[in-house]
Amino acid sequence: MLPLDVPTMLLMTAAASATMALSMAAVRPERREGMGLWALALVLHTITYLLFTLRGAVPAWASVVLANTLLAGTFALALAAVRQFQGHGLPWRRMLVPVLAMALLFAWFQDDYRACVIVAGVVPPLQVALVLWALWRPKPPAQMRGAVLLTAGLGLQAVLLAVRGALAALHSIPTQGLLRTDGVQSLTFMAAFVVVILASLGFILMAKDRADANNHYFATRDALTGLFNRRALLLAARRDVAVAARSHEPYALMMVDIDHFKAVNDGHGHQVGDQILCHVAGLLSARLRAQDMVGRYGGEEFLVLLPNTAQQAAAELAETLRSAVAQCPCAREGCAITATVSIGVCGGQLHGTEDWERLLRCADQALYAAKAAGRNRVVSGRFVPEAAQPLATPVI
Ligand SMILES: Nc1nc2c(ncn2[C@@H]2O[C@H](COP(=O)(O)OP(=O)(O)OP(=O)(O)O)[C@@H](O)[C@H]2O)c(=O)[nH]1
Repeated sequence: MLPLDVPTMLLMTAAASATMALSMAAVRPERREGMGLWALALVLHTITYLLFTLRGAVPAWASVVLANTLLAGTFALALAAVRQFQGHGLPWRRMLVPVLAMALLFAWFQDDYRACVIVAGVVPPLQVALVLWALWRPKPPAQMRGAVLLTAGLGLQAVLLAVRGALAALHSIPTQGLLRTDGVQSLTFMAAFVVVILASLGFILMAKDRADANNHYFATRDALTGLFNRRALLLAARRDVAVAARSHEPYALMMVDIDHFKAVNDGHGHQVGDQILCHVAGLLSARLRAQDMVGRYGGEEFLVLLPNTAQQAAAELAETLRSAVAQCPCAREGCAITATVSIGVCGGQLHGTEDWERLLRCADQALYAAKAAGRNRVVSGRFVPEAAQPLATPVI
């Protein structure tokens, strides 16, 4: 049916496995979760198909019993690799039971080719189901593209083995041996090649997507509080401001600063100061709406971006935040202190991206006014977009 003979297909599969294993070796060690096990699965897979190909040239226990046991071992390792990638322990029972079952069933049926094909059409597909269950349950993986590829690869292998088993059960395939060049056997070998590439690429893609997500997280987050960092805030603000100017929706901004923070550091130590920063960060982020964004702008200063929010609504939200901080003492280890914050609020209708600088200065001046007026309070600045007019007039 296919122009390629079995040894050629074996070579192609071995080359694909080696290429994929080498690609995994090129991944940085700390990003290789599960890849060592996956590479081992590729080695077992190659040996399995080599033994299949050597049928007749090597004893039956090797080309039938051992080869199929190794095939089950391949899927057991795939399961282990997925679990390790997810940060879970290895499910020894789900890994070893199918391998033992394959070994015993093939030892029992080794002279009955049809029974062997049927067993191979049941146990490995069940193993694939276990791998896919681990991958997609209890919730779909975050690395969707890679997971879909991996599923397509392993799924293809499982379906082909199951179909072959079903055909054998129905007496529809020749029962003399694996190396007959009929269509079903050729397809099985060809599938092995495709499966190695699809599933391994899927696994590599999952690792890459996770690494990208981690890189993005660390590039946009403040290491101490876990809030967005200044760079991420400013990027988001410029995007938000452009949208707000185009859609004529109001936009507001809050600048939040912890009061007398230097005294906290001096009196209780920097570790307690850090705890207070995390405590306030938690209180702020817990009380914002999904569309809002809070980040650490500087030392003990936070910036809150409020898309589609008018000045009055922003001032009310600021008051909620201020009172939440004033009423919630820090309950973290070693820091029973109640912090207070001063908040400058500014918002209005924006006319262009250049209004961002004016809005920021307006909020900053309002914050300055809140500090000057005694701290632990909210001051609203009056945002005036036209350059000729005063930037901010605090209203206390
Ligand atoms: N613990 C800790 N302290 C920090 C961090 N970043 C900045 N600081 C401290 O924050 C303090 C800020 O002090 P000031 O700017 O004088 O402000 P303040 O004491 O809060 O006074 P007001 O803002 O006027 O109420 C300084 O002592 C900084 O060292 C940090 O990450 N951790």
